[in-house]
Amino acid sequence: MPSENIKVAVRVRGFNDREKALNSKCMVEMNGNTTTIRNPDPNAGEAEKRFAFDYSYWSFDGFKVEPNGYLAPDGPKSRYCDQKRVFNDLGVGILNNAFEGYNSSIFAYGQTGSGKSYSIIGTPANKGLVPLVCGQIFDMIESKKKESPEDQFEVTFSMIEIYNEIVRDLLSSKGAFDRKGLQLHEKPGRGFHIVEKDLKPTPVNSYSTIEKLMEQGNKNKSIAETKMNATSSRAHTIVELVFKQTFKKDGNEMQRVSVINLVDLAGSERQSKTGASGDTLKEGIAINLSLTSLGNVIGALASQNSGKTVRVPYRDSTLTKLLMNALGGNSKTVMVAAISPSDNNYAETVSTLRYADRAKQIKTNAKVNEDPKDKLIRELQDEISKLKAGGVTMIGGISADLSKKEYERAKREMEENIKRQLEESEKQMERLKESYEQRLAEAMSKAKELDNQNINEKAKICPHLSNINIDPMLTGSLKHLLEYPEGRNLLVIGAADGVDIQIYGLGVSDRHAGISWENGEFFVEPYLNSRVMKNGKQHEEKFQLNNFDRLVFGASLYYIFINPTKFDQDSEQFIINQVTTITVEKIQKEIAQESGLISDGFDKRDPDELQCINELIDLMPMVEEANQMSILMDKKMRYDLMILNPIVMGDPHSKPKPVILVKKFGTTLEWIWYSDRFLDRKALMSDYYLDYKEDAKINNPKYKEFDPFIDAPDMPVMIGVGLVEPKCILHRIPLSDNPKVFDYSKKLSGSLHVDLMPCDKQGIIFENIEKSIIQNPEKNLNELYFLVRINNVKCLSTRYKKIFCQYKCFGEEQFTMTDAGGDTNNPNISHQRMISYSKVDPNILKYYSTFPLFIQVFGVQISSMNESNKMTTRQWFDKERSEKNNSVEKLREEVNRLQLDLDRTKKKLKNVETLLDFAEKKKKKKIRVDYVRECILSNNPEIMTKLYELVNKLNDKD
Ligand SMILES: Nc1ncnc2c1ncn2[C@@H]1O[C@H](COP(=O)(O)OP(=O)(O)OP(=O)(O)O)[C@@H](O)[C@H]1O
Repeated sequence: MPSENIKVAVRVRGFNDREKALNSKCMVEMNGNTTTIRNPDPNAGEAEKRFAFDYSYWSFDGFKVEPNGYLAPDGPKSRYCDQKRVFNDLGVGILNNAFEGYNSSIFAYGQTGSGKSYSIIGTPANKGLVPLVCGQIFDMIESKKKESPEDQFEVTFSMIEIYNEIVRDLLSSKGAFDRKGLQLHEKPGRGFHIVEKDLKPTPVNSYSTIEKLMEQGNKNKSIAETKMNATSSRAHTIVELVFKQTFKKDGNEMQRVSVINLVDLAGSERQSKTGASGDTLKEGIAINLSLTSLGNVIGALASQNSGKTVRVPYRDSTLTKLLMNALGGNSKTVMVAAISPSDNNYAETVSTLRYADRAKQIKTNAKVNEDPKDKLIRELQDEISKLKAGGVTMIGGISADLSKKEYERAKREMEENIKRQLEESEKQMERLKESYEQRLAEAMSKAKELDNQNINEKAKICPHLSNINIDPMLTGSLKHLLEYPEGRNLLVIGAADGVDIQIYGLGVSDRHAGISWENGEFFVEPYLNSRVMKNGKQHEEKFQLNNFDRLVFGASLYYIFINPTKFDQDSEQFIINQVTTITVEKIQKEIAQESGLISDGFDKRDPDELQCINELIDLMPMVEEANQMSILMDKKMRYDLMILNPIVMGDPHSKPKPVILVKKFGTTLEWIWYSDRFLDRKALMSDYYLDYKEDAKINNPKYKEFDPFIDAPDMPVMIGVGLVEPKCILHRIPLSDNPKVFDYSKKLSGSLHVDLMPCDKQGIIFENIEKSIIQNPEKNLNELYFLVRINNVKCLSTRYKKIFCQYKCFGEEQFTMTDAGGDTNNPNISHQRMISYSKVDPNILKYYSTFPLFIQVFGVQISSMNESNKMTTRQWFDKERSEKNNSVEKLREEVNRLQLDLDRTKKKLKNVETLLDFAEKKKKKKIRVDYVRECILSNNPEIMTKLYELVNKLNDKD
């Protein structure tokens, strides 16, 4: 069988709301099968990048929304690629392959939110490959059955998830709770499989059963996600259809089995950014081992194809073990690379396109899968016919060129052998059929059961909480009905077994809150120290629920309250419309607004600021989760979000950025993590927490030397930044400055001494300044040389040592680091470096006359540990919260006092104004300004009031 390349399709989606709000630009263009991408930064000076793929799908624009919600091309000229087109190109091929007995795989790759699930699963109105393939397979079976009624077809369905290297069965009710996960084993020559006793694929005979199973799968996915504090974007979902055909051929029963794998991979973003965050993680501490390994396998296979012999590291991860056949073996494989069109996702999109480009070099070798026994029988029969024809073929080591007697004996043996084999395979077929039918019956009754207790149906009429998930596909997959047993009007929601509504997630207490029903209304009462938010605001007291209120329980469990009994419109569509407009992003925005982190008109701000706020909003729940994990494992760490003053980043083009201030309780140690590093660490913290929960101690060797919650204390941290105005060097005037150093929060943290000394080409400082001075650098400065000297650094805090500086000049990619000082906080670091520009162009002039030189100061922290402090992390948090509350209380009192003062002063002022006015009008010199002043100074409102009354009286008299 000839090998063929993996087919690669790239699909670009339209702008999402956020990209629209940012006024994003489309950087992607498609022409025929070619996809082109431009760098949004015109200064990068890069040519556009061009990639040729098997399919380039344009789903960016040119569509209309049909009444049923289907997105279709908006005219004959539209190049919009809809779900049907993807199915016709990729899905139909897979179905045909399956009927011919080939294995097929489709996997979707791309960053979170790029449209992987949309292509693979789709939405109810825009079904993706899984539902379309599943729907069509039964139609095709029906028409095959009409052609030859004797043929039999069996389809089984399974849905698994790989998260943190553990495989879970999403269709089993205990799947979400399965700690060890399903085991894999290797069948020689056939790759890795899940141990059969672990995973029982469900027989299916209609599309509607598959639909129900997928609903169940999504529900389990949501539960597993919150239970493990995972985000679905880090999990890989694999839907597997096994398709068995039994048909008669030349009087024999033949069996063909083909496997269809549809894989929705984890978001690729953390993959390409790891390393960019500067975190040098040790091998084996990958953010997503499976995805890293997939990249390595694709790389190895691609270079193998170009003639190199390389080991393909399939065995490195669970995902690559399971995809072994799909990638390098017996399968026809398609990769769908999903990309965002937007300029702010440029780097990610280029990385996805490169990944796809490598994948297209891979060759696979698909074979028709027939039952080995059938194959043997067929081979034997072939041999017999050849023997009969008197051929001279070898059969099982017996030469056919034998005496007649021997030939007869061999033939008899062979025929007996065949008969035995046939009987055996028939028996086995019967057994299989029986067990299949039995399992089918079981599955049908299970589906019926699911139907009976169909929560979705009940939710149409019963008040309930419906979940909101970051992955829109999982929104609405969990519904908790608010049904009160006889005689009760309170339901307890929490994590404990046996509570009325069990929810899982970080920061969810055993008994988290009570939901009561009083006089036809619903109320929520948060229990002690539980985090319950309504519409962005944390509540500690009981509050009433109204339709479509957004609730947050714990760190990041989002729900919307729906009470269908209170709708004016009783339509299902109405609920769907209401619910689909609510996203995690919107809830986070509400929280950020309520907490004062962002203000009302923020979406009208400039794109950089908006981008920063969007990032902040995304980080909020994760920071909350990190803190919760710290509390639960008593890590003595605290994480706080803040917006970093861009100046400290040491680059004039830096934009405001949310960062995480990391603090170790009981010490003075603190670090600033940029979001990339935090996200990497957060992923690892979640893994760590999972291991912790499962073993109650960390015995995973990968954490022996590495703790994702903290940085090594000897890692230098930034003390602050000092700015020097370098403009004078353009005039060849030396500068000697003592800039102040300010930290990330603009607080004074020290000072430095910096000299900028103009010099000649040899580095010799001009002695006669007056002679060397240049009045008009635009005209007369042709070359520029100067020395940067950094001497004494004074750091206000004594908690730093090994202090050093770093800076970069125009045109330099890398920062230059000075030597580090010793164990003092006021070291003398004698740094000198010459900066040379042999040709001065307008960019250099503009840069040095516009921007300061940023000199960042770093040091190693000396921890002053307060060992005597035995508080737990939870106690720390509680203490800080109450201190914060107290200080808020104090502030409030202060504000009230000031307000009173202000009112008083205003009143006084008014009195004085009236008084003066009166004096002016009547020229009553008696009332002298002195007197007025006295009144004011007396600061006695009573006197003022009296005075005022007096004046009024006088006024009236006149
Ligand atoms: N081709 C498309 N046409 C219209 N809408 C799309 C398209 N692709 C994606 N979308 C929409 O974009 C959003 C994000 O897509 P999707 O959830 O498929 O991303 P994803 O890559 O699977 O993300 P995740 O990793 O979070 O699952 C969804 O609301 C989806 O409906």
